[in-house]
Amino acid sequence: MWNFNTNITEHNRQIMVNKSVEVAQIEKEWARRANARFDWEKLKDSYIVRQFKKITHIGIAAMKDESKLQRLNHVMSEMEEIYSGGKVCLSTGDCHALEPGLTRLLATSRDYDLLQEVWVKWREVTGKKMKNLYSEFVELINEAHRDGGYSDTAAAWKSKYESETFEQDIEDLFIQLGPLYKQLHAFVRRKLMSVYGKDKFPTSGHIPAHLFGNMWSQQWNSLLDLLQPYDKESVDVTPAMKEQNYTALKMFQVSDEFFQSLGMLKMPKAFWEHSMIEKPKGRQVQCHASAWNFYNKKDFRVKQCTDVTMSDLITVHHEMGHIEYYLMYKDKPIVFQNGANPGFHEAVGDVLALSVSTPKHLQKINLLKNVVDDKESDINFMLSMALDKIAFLPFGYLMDQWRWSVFSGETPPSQYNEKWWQLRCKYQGISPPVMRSEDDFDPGAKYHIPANTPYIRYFVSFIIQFQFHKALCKAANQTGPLHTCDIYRSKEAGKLLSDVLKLGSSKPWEYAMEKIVGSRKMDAAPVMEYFKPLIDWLVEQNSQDESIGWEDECPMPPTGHSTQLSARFCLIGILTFLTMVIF
Ligand SMILES: CC(=O)N[C@@H](CC(=O)O)C(=O)NC[C@H](CC1(C(=O)N[C@@H](Cc2ccc(O)cc2)C(=O)O)CCCC1)C(=O)O
Ligand SMILES: [Zn+2]
Repeated sequence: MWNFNTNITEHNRQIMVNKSVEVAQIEKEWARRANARFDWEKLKDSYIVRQFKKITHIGIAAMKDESKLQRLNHVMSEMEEIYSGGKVCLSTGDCHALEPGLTRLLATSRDYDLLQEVWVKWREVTGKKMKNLYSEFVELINEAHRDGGYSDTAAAWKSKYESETFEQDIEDLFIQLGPLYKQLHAFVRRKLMSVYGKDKFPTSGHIPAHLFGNMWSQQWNSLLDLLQPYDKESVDVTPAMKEQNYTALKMFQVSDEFFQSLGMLKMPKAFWEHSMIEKPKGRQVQCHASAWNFYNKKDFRVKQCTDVTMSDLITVHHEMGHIEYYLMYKDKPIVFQNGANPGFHEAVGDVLALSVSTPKHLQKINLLKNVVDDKESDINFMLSMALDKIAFLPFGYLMDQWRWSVFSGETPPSQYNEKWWQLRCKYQGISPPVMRSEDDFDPGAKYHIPANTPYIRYFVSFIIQFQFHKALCKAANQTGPLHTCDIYRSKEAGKLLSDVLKLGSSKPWEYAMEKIVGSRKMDAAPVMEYFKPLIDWLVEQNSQDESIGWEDECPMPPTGHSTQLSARFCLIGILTFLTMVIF
């Protein structure tokens, strides 16, 4: 897997596919033995029962038909290769990959048509090319999970949260935070209208998807320069990082130092030797950042095409959070070497990043100079955090709403794109800049769909990371508002977190949650507490805006483009007719 992701060749694909079938045989044999011995579910010792449960639930390795498992792994590697090889050539003549080219263009350009061209062409060279592969993939992976004892893939994924009320719980959280998202959406929409002109926006209240500075409209922090309400030094320290000649290595050292300041574990030698922290020259790699556990107590790596930006500094902390978790549970039985639930694994790095992002901390590490501690700077800062954390919530929620509906059969291949845009328009209040059809497959333009990485874990993480932050700030004796807290150098905070990370998945996640925050439930209250001053400010800013929110249904794209499209259709019609007449 590592070799294929860091050097994408036919040879490495073959090795990876064969290896995963080999590993599957071993896992199947262990599961067979565990089940054959005796009825382990009846055992008294819950610790033992838990281990048997993990041994006998082996994911897609349960697929009975080996040739189908081979095909499944091949289809997945093909979709990953289409995605990682995606290149877009613009009418300006230059061609770009997603990272860093298209990412930078989307983050910095304010040219409506250029943004639209990048948005459309990326979907043409990725999603559109994997539509048929994906429907074959769905059939195969569902069969694999049925062989493993689940009704479909969605059921297998949800089982990781070990809770009958999981779906209801996340829906409740999403509804609870809806009003906050609506206020942010109204504020951003008004600002974008003043930049691009009202006529570029549908009357339905939706915002065209290509204007957010992000390929998937999932986080809006690239718009900070447009949106920052008060003229203070920007909290985006990218310029300072470049001025100080920051390198990818320096960024990883900064993150490593933060973990050590909490009394947590430093990155081992092997990490510094084997990680790939910059995009290599001369070979195709999967640039989407990731953290890797080699399950040998020594080898842990990050693969990241690191760009010297603040956003990538946050990502470095995120990836190192995974490594920290791997290190903390590395002496547990293999079956317990996982997060308490997948959301926990995603939250570790982000919790530290909540402290790193504060102006106070950025000043401590000389990335921000004259930090003024007044209400206006506070609003600037909280807005930048909301563009990352609040903007994300509907996207984090809808990604697996779509996939669960596909795996359950509710959404057949003929409705993949229609269902996707139904969710995108309804929950995010965004709309496609040009007409979409079932020839497109827009979900495939997002890494986690071809990579088959579940996504609800990020929605869970964006909620619980604020619960953890609140608890760690208390342990660090941080007084003052939650959004100003920095747990840097607090050994107490570090111990509170470490004691839970060491558990791995050996205890139900509610137990781990209670150990950190004192309650067993996911709770949106800390998010609301963190953003409270901003919410009040947004409500006041939006008080003139009578049209907060948007219609559930997607609007028609702007007329210009659909006429182009229908013009193209009738041209094809005429040509076809003429051909018929002639022959
Ligand atoms: C071998 C393997 O696959 N390992 C797993 C880890 C494990 O399971 O052990 C892994 O490395 N997964 C990759 C994935 C990468 C990122 C991601 O995909 N993020 C989401 C959402 C998001 C965005 C902002 C943010 O601050 C937090 C989350 C997106 O970009 O949409 C990209 C940058 C951040 C995290 C990751 O690290 O979670
Ligand atoms: Zn992650």
